[in-house]
Amino acid sequence: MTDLHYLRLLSRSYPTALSASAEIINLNAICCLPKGTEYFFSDLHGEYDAFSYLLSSASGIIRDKIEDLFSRSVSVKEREELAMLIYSPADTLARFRGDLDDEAYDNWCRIAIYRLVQVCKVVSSKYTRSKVRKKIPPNFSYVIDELLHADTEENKERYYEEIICSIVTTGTSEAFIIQFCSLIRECSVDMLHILGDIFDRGPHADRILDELRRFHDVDIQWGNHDITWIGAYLGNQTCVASVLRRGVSYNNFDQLEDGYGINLRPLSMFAAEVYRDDPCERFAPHILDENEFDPVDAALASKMHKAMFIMEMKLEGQLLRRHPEYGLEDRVLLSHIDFSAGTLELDGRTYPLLDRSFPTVDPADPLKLSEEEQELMDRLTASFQHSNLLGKHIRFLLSHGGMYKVVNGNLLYHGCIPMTADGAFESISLDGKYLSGRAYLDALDAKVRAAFYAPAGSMERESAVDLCWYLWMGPKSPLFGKSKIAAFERYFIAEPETHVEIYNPYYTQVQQRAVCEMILREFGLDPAHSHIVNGHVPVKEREGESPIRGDGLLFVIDGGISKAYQRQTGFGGYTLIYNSHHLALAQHKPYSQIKDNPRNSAPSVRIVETVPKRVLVGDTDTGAKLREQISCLQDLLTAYREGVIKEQNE
Ligand SMILES: O=P(O)(O)OC[C@H]1O[C@](O)(COP(=O)(O)O)[C@@H](O)[C@@H]1O
Ligand SMILES: [Mn+2]
Repeated sequence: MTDLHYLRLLSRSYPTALSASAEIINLNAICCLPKGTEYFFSDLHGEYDAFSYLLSSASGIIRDKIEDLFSRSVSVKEREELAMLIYSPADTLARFRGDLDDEAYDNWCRIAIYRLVQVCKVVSSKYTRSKVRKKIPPNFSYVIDELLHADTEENKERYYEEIICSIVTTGTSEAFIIQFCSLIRECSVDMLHILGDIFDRGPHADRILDELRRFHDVDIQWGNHDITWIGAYLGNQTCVASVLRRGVSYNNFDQLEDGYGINLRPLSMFAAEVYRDDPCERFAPHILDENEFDPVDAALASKMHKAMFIMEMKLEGQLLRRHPEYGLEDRVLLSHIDFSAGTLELDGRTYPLLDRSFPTVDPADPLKLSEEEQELMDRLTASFQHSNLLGKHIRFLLSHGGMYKVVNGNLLYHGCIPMTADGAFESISLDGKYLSGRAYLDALDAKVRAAFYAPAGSMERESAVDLCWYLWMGPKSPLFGKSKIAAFERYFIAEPETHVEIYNPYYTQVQQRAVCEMILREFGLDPAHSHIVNGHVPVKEREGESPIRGDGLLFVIDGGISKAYQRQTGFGGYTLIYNSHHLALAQHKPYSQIKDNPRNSAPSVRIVETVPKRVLVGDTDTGAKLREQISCLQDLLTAYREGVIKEQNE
């Protein structure tokens, strides 16, 4: 029986038995609708254009609806055009406006509106009218609502035609079509799940986060890259150096300077001065995309890259010394260098360094930042902490994100659940307590939140902020799950054996069904009806790897949306779709190919599991919440009937 105090509060919203009964009927009806479509992405790595396209095309869902509706009545070319119109209405309209005379263009718009109405009816049929109404842009709410429902009623056909005609004759067809297409796209995807690594490498994580913030229902599982940005925003200088080094190395100047307003001029001046005669050859930036706003010459970027990396190594060493409990003393690499011989001692062997110029390092105290370096780091850190937009994005990662998520029977996380070689959850010491599996992830999640909310200057906060860095590259970090980041080795040492990063045993263990079952049970899920969705490690299908592991229980959906990884994976990334009929894995072409040839953009989609009977809202997490509400409302009804609570009839 629901608590009486709660029932009294509920009676304010449902003041009569009739209003409570009406809501019960309403909620029961919602439970019988098919579940909405969930759409999963991972490892977006700043590739805004690719993400935006994949989101708006909904991995072919919209295209399929167009086929179902029009394959017999409309030509292939026009069906393709209709899909393009829905994905990017402004561009498509501009193209047709340029190609057609006024009359033909108006006619084209009229036909397009008719067809959009049909598509919208199908994609919105899973939702209650009220839910669809809430998504309709306010300017056209009445008209769209009428169009979606009018023609089904007898005698309304003329009325319906009249609406479309007047949209065209009043010159509002373009604005109307753009809004209508946006409604169709919104209805095609009910929930968006992002499995981490939004940041780094590609040009515009800032734009991705802006788009995610506009989306109606989104959750994020933090990736190792995201967590360093969180640490940087919180003022951790090791994280600041780490994200800036990567930003410079991938030529992300537009995002840093124009997007987040981080002034890199002091860094460029410092680097130009300190490395004046050093070409910094090992630090040439990757140029995947030309900058729109902040073109930087590659020679200067190489110097900035090296300057940042040396500061990163010093700060990393200092942080590791502050935290002996991380057990990473052997990664304080600057203290293992013999500067006069130009060698590094690593795992008991001595390696010659490929670059021996360290003008800012004092061999007697290699972890100490020079005065100029410290001043520079303070300025850069202040820029991160004062960036208004970055603040919004990081707070969004906090409010919508976490270490993992359990949703509608699926378990989502970026990296791994640390394991031992014999397939047990590894027990790891955190703040003096040994934890494993879910409890370990929960404790880490709570610590990341403490990094925001613990009192400024407190030990609790400092240790939590440093942990954000550990989560980036600690061997026991579930977001990372590898023995080390071999960045120093790749820059400075030729021998390839030093570049190897060893994966946590998790990655081999999850090939076995029993291990995936164990993980699912650990998170309270029944392996008969649930799956794990994982990102982080690019799947090299070209080399015979499969994204499906654990006998169909686990999907790895990092397929290289990141341009930097497409050469390895051989394609443009995966997305996963879970609708009321099935789970499907879509494999996409690289966005550069889609852009050049949008007509040939369809992903290859494999249905990886079909559900025995259509999944309804009642079968989902929302359904469970609705049932709880129904039960409370039933108790309220009883309370009214028994006079425990009085109805408030007007
Ligand atoms: O190819 P890059 O950009 O130098 O990055 C390589 C580094 O990125 C990592 O793979 C981590 O990034 P991911 O989480 O995207 O895999 C490291 O293990 C590796 O050292
Ligand atoms: Mn990752």
